[in-house]
Amino acid sequence: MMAETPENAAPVATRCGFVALIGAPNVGKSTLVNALVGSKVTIVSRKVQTTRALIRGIVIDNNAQIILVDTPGIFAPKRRLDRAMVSTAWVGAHDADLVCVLLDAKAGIDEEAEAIFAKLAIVNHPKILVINKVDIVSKEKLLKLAQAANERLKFAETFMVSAMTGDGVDDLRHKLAAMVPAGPFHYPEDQMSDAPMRHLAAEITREKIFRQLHQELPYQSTVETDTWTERKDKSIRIEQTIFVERESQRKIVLGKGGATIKSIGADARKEIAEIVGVPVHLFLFVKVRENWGDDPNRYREMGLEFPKE
Ligand SMILES: Nc1nc2c(ncn2[C@@H]2O[C@H](COP(=O)(O)OP(=O)(O)OP(=O)(O)O)[C@@H](O)[C@H]2O)c(=O)[nH]1
Repeated sequence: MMAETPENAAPVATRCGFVALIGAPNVGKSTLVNALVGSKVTIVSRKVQTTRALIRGIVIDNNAQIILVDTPGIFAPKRRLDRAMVSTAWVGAHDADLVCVLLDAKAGIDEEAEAIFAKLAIVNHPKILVINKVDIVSKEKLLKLAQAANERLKFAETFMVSAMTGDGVDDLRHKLAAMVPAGPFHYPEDQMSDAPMRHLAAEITREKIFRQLHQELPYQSTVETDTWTERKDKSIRIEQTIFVERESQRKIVLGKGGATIKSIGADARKEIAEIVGVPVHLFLFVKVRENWGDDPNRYREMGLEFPKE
């Protein structure tokens, strides 16, 4: 039990962390995110071609900010370029503070679940097993499933929930809040609801850059969404900055007469507009930021793993 904090005591320390949600398609990830966050989350991950960790939702519970991320594209990429990117998708799991592995109670440990278990064997962060859809499966079957899963992988905790009815979801949220590391909130509270879309938009632009320039740029550039403004006519104005390390790279991103950045912007704008369902005005800026590569926080913010020595 947690002790009551006296009113004159120092402010309660906050906690904040990234929780990666991993599970086969249809296991109920979106439903669980909605249940954990408590409101409809707008991102439809299926439409998104990117393979990197995406913020699905952010929730505050017991002075903890829990940032729920998932890694679309973890499964069977068809194109070669996608395959090349998929290895980075698992960085989402390595980079998170906690990993939630979702199992569909009805489907049990199928081929996809086995593949996930195998991949996760080398991920060192605490892993939590979440068996979802308990509303449609007998207790007996659930217990057997929990046991079988725990024999395959060492889970710190096992939860049985129904994302649909909300059964067990509060307990899971409280546990995640208790397990994320101590630290300040990563997102100001007034940006929490926009953060997933801002992050997704940045990720889309980053991916367009990668697709057009992966042979010329020796690393994955970073993109940040600076402003996200809904205009009176319901269209959205987005300003983003692409950060590169050197002037020569800035020239590559701009291209002759700005042709490359124009094309990147057009592709990104189209995809973002499809997802948000309204016209988008996208403004891209390219800036040289020396030494950003030395800052581990920057890497983390971008969902990248800080390169080890
Ligand atoms: N009975 C039951 N059905 C659920 C539960 N959670 C999710 N579902 C259903 O399972 C299906 C898949 O749920 P989603 O949340 O879309 O699954 P997802 O894992 O996000 O799917 P992808 O986007 O393909 O990764 C939907 O039809 C949900 O209504 C649950 O707790 N119980």
